[in-house]
Amino acid sequence: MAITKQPERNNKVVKSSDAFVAPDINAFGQSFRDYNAESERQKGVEEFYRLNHINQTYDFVEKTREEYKKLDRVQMSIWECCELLNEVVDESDPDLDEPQIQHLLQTAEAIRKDYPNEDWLHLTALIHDLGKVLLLPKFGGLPQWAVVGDTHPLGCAFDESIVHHKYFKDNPDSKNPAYNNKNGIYKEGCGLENVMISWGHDDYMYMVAKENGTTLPEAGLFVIRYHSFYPLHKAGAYTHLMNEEDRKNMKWLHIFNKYDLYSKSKVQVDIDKVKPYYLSLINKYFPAKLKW
Ligand SMILES: O[C@H]1[C@H](O)[C@@H](O)[C@H](O)[C@@H](O)[C@H]1O
Ligand SMILES: [Fe+2]
Ligand SMILES: [Fe+2]
Repeated sequence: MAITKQPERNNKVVKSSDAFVAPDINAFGQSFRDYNAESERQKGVEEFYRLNHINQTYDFVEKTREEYKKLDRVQMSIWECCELLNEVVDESDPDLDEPQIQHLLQTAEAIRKDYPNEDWLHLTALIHDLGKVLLLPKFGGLPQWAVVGDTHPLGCAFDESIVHHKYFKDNPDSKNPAYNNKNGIYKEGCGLENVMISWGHDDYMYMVAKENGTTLPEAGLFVIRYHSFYPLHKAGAYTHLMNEEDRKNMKWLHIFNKYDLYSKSKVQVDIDKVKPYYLSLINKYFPAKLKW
């Protein structure tokens, strides 16, 4: 019997020309997240973190969370909120000075290229920064230090990996002996949902999505809630506070982070072209109007 030889399989992964390629440098010609670069922009970013580190105390976060949990300020759709983001400037970000709606669409379109079938992840990307509306007067007009920037836990020691860590010396929590050690008020493995994280756009948008009954999977909610928690997902600090479920969700947070960070560019997404697709996702996973 003649044996026909099967053609050998080529094991190399062929990247479609459509795949997302992460650039080495940001739109300003610097490495991404270089918080020590010498520039005017960095001075503003450093001042942002000084205020953030001094003012975000356990008590502040507890109080502000309670206040915003009421969701009694505004009623609007997800897309209306995306459009509002055009009026928002983020002073903490060394890599981006495009309108925020572009950042949302750039992130979502980049992730869509590589994960075409995970529509929940496209929508997660589209909405992950919507919480920045907290800066606008009708959402309480919070200062930048209470809305943007990286996040970190309160109620335990401030890890060295946190950007501009030195400014914590003027945070009253640093002098609280119940807080300033590795576990602080927490038990190992207690789960991130039991940890008080600095207040900002992550936790707020998580609340909005959850309380308005989104059908996004838990992994999507986890990504929204912890995407600014770089000390955890980049530096690997605070992992002792995670539980089993957190560890499972981390996989998606790591995937997401690549697109959130490296899609920041000067190349604009054509909003009108992609709008129908995102409206269909919003329709699938959210009610028409949400409480904010
Ligand atoms: O400056 C950025 C920006 O505010 C992002 O939205 C946030 O998620 C990042 O963690 C932060 O570093
Ligand atoms: Fe963010
Ligand atoms: Fe983002």
